[in-house]
Amino acid sequence: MSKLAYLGPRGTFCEAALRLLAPDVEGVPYANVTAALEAARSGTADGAVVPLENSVEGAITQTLDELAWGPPLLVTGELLLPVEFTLLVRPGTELAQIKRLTTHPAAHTQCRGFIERELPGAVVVAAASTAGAAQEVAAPGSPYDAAISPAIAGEYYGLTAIASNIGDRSDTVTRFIRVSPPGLLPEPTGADRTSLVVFLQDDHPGALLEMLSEFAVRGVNLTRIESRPTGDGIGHYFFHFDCEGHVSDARVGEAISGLHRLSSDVRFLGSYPRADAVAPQVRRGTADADFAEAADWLSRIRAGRV
Ligand SMILES: O=C(O)C(=O)C[C@]1(C(=O)O)C=C[C@@H](O)C=C1
Repeated sequence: MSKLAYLGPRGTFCEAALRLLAPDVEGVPYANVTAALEAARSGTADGAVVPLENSVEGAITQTLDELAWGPPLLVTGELLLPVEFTLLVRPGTELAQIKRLTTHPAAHTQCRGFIERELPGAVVVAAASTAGAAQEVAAPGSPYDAAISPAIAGEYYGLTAIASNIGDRSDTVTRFIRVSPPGLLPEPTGADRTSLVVFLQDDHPGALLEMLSEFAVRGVNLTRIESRPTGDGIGHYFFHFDCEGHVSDARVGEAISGLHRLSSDVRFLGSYPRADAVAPQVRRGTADADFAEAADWLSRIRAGRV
């Protein structure tokens, strides 16, 4: 049976995402995103499932940076998981007794309103994951009174839910990705997404516009753009892009070849089916047949057949 590493321990949203993405696969929990990705790279696991972005909190920067800098991995799938937060305590603890609270920083941000309203003055300490926070609350002699976690973590670790659905928004979604060691790409489905990272050649007026033009002139719709610091001082960035389509589509392939020519490095992160199955709108002149016809035309005129 194949194995997928995930951000553990048991009970995280990441585990729930893995169960939906790959129901027949054994999930192996790791303490953090880096360790889960390392398991996929080393072959200890066949791949990994990790969070990429949240509809309220934004990018999970640890995942973005790992994909950009670490040994290459390919994104082979994605899933959009609605996330609903629960306040978990040891049986008998009441709301007024909660002085120290622990959860994942992304969960903290998403429950800020509830914490300010119901637990003013409570100290919030960051945990490696939401279920990791629940596990810590359940541990003997725990310094924490409560955890913000998925409800299922309460069942796993013997905690009681004293408040449910405590996120500031009820429609929050986290996007999880499945990554695999480099190998065959998923076949195009007609509703795909392509992810890549671009490192600029140099800093000059219009550098960002030049990158965006590669997509725009070929009718490729972007679905996410994120700048991340390179670490080389203030003002130095690289860029994550998600766009509609598969690298086997002529317009996507040509756009990323164009980026390859212009930039110091392009890291292709994968083409994979979109979780929402939304197919791109192909603009006039940007279908595969249009690119093939234009290439034929160019060959003819180069051969003097005007
Ligand atoms: O801690 C978990 O349960 C996770 O799966 C991680 C994670 C995240 O990294 O954003 C996933 C969804 C929630 O937004 C909070 C935490």
